[in-house]
Amino acid sequence: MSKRILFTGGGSAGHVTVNVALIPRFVASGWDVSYIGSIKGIESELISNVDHVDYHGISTGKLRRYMSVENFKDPFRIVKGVFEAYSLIRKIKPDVVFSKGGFVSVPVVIGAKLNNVPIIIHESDITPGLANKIALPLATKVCVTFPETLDHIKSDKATYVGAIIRDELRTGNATRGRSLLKFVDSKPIILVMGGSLGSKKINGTIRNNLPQLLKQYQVVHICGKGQIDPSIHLDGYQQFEYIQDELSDVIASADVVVTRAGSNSIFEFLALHKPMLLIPLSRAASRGDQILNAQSFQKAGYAEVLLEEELTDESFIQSLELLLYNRQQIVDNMTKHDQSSTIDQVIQLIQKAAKRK
Ligand SMILES: CC(=O)N[C@H]1[C@@H](OP(=O)(O)OP(=O)(O)OC[C@H]2O[C@@H](n3ccc(=O)[nH]c3=O)[C@H](O)[C@@H]2O)O[C@H](CO)[C@@H](O)[C@@H]1O
Repeated sequence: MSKRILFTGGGSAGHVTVNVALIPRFVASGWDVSYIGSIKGIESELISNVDHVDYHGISTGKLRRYMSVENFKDPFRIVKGVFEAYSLIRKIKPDVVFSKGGFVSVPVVIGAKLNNVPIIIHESDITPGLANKIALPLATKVCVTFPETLDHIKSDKATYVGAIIRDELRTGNATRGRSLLKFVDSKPIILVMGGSLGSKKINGTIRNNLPQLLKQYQVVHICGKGQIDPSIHLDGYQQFEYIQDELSDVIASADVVVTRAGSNSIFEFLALHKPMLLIPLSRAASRGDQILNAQSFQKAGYAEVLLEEELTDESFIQSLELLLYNRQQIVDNMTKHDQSSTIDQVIQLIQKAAKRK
């Protein structure tokens, strides 16, 4: 009988694409692959495109940092999710669970522990998220992306592995990207990505500055679900809510990137040698993890950083000019970074933890 692995993670794409990178490797090695996510979240959309995965949706509650009536309903949803995850895992009988975090992973990790299934978790950011903090005592190992995270997780369970990147992103083709975007060869391309859910603040700044930007550049703008502005039709400007299959070609065609500092995205741009202007999610809207991610990348010489509190039309143009000025130096720094062995290392850790070796 084949070995079985259960993946979980969701809420935003950053909690899913790591799993998307690993799943084909397990399928190719003959494992049966199941996934537990939310019923309607982005993970259900993204995983439905991956072959050979048995997807199950459960009830989930969000772990919010702000007051909302939903906060009173969510504990009940989470408890319901734990019961659902518990009985699914009892039926699936996985040899191991791999959790990428995000709020949907909490009931799954608890359900796995109650079924005595070994759990490996993955933390993308410098500081662990709430879901992973809850999961930590239940896990066998925690794979971390940044070496600095070892200072924040004081446990011998933490192992530095680096970033897990989808193989298909390395197969992009700039010519295909330009032709998809209907962009000319003679002007450089700026890719703007406000995180997998989009960023109203970044979208607004880009749109305010379009007349000036389009004199010198072409702009491909990933704005997030429901955030396309249908009134803008300009040569050299293309908007998308989200890009799946063509993302590798679009990235390959880009000269520089303006982005939030979500961990997966920035490591992908690093691997593909795309200099970045990072505008991290502010402390007002998060635990500040993206600010730390951004500072680490700035220190390593991979990015320029503009804090959201300091973001104005003027500061944006200045930071972009600085990025373009330092572009070659940044590319040189990026070429020294090697993370090609990470996926194999994580697969070995998972295999070692699994009930059947
Ligand atoms: C608001 C929020 O909670 N943000 C968190 C979330 O960000 P977010 O979900 O934005 O995550 P990341 O930037 O880490 O990853 C986004 C992923 O989506 C992919 N992608 C994105 C846009 C697109 O059009 N197509 C596409 O495929 C990227 O290639 C990348 O693999 O998870 C990250 C990783 O834990 C954290 O660092 C962020 O702080």
